[in-house]
Amino acid sequence: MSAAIGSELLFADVTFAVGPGECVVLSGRNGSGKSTLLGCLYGTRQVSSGVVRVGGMTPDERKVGFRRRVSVVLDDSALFDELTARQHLDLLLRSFPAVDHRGVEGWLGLAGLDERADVPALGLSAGQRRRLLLTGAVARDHDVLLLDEPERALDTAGREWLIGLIAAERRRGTAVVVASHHGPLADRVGAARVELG
Ligand SMILES: Nc1ncnc2c1ncn2[C@@H]1O[C@H](COP(=O)(O)OP(=O)(O)OP(=O)(O)O)[C@@H](O)[C@H]1O
Repeated sequence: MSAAIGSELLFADVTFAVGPGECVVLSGRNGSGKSTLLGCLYGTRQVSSGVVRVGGMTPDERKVGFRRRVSVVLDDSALFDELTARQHLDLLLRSFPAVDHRGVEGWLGLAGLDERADVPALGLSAGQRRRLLLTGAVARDHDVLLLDEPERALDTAGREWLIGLIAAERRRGTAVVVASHHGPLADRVGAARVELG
């Protein structure tokens, strides 16, 4: 696939496939097009040439059938300021089929947010909000996971937690695409790399 912004070609002839349980890490300098490529995979951006299929579908975030199979934490993913971590996960698990039976308390534990469960998102730290977003993305049923710089705001322990999260996603058969500036991530999760720029 290729993508351009106006007349400027961002990347050309990028080809990769990610099967169930596989992971690709997109790397490259600032502005090389990683977020744009993820947008092409989610259907918020259009490729200028080539074919993109995600979960057997043409990416289109407006289609419920597509959104139900593809879970994302992208640049513009956000939380409701007034809702607590517990309320976010409860809302999510009422809106989408759950990936397993562990329930809200189990996911709060996985996020490491048990003690902050009843604090409105506005009162969480940036790293805690990121853990909540990522936990929500994996808690709802999905086949494909798209993450844009998931390591942002995470401390050293949080980055280890993220690596465990992606490894668990691979084990459950999710196809994962991650844009990241975190050098060790690809090796640690055994991912293939696609370098842009
Ligand atoms: N909506 C837009 N309109 C115009 N130009 C855009 C738009 N979105 C992105 N760009 C440009 O496209 C290029 C690629 O941006 P993109 O966000 O995909 O890069 P990136 O590799 O994710 O960068 P970073 O590592 O900084 O997150 C940049 O030069 C950016 O300025």
